[in-house]
Amino acid sequence: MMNYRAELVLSYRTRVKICGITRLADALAAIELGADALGFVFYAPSPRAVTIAQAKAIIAALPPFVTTVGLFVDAEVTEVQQTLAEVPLSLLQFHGDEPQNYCQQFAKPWIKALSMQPDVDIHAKIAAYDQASAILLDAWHPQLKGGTGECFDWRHWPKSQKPLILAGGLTPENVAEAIHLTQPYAVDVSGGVEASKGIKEFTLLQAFMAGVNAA
Ligand SMILES: O=C(O)c1ccccc1NCC(=O)[C@H](O)[C@H](O)COP(=O)(O)O
Repeated sequence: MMNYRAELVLSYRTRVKICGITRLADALAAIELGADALGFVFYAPSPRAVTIAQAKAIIAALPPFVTTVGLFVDAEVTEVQQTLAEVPLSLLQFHGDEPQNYCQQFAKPWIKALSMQPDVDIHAKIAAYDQASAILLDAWHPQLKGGTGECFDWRHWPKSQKPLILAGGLTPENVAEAIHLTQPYAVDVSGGVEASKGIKEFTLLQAFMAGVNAA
């Protein structure tokens, strides 16, 4: 007979984070459709960047039990601190070249995004962030830090004790296959559910969630 813990493992479902939220309507649609977390990009060069005031207003209008993630790219410490002082974020996500001691200083759980650069030992990179709540694996791009809309080769998915989040080029069409191949803790999508950068589209969000649920 199966024990309780084994049943829990078997009933595991893939979590979903919708990243690059800039509008309350998109945040509410994502939550209504079953997304677990919303990502807010505090990185001015991004076409999906939000200000502290924008993020604060969106988060204030959310129902309870929604995970809010603040994304930073090699930000000044004071910028992260100021954002945390004003915006109720559940988690931080570091999407640049931040070392672990930088990520650890904010007294908040954090996710480290790592890019799947060819010929780089991803297991060694993951090992350098043993205090992270989770590791997000994204496509590598020579110029862009994230939100590339590009997939990496999912066959290179590493094994890890850490929760691993799959990102990069996910769409309603490919998300089920991606989950089958990698069995991630969660998936993270931005461009694949957008009408244009920063503007999510309800039908794409719906189709993406259907793809996750079908996997
Ligand atoms: O979205 C951005 O513009 C961005 C810029 C710089 C760093 C990270 C950024 N976004 C992160 C994400 O949205 C996701 O974590 C991930 O990169 C997936 O994006 P996509 O390939 O568009 O689904």
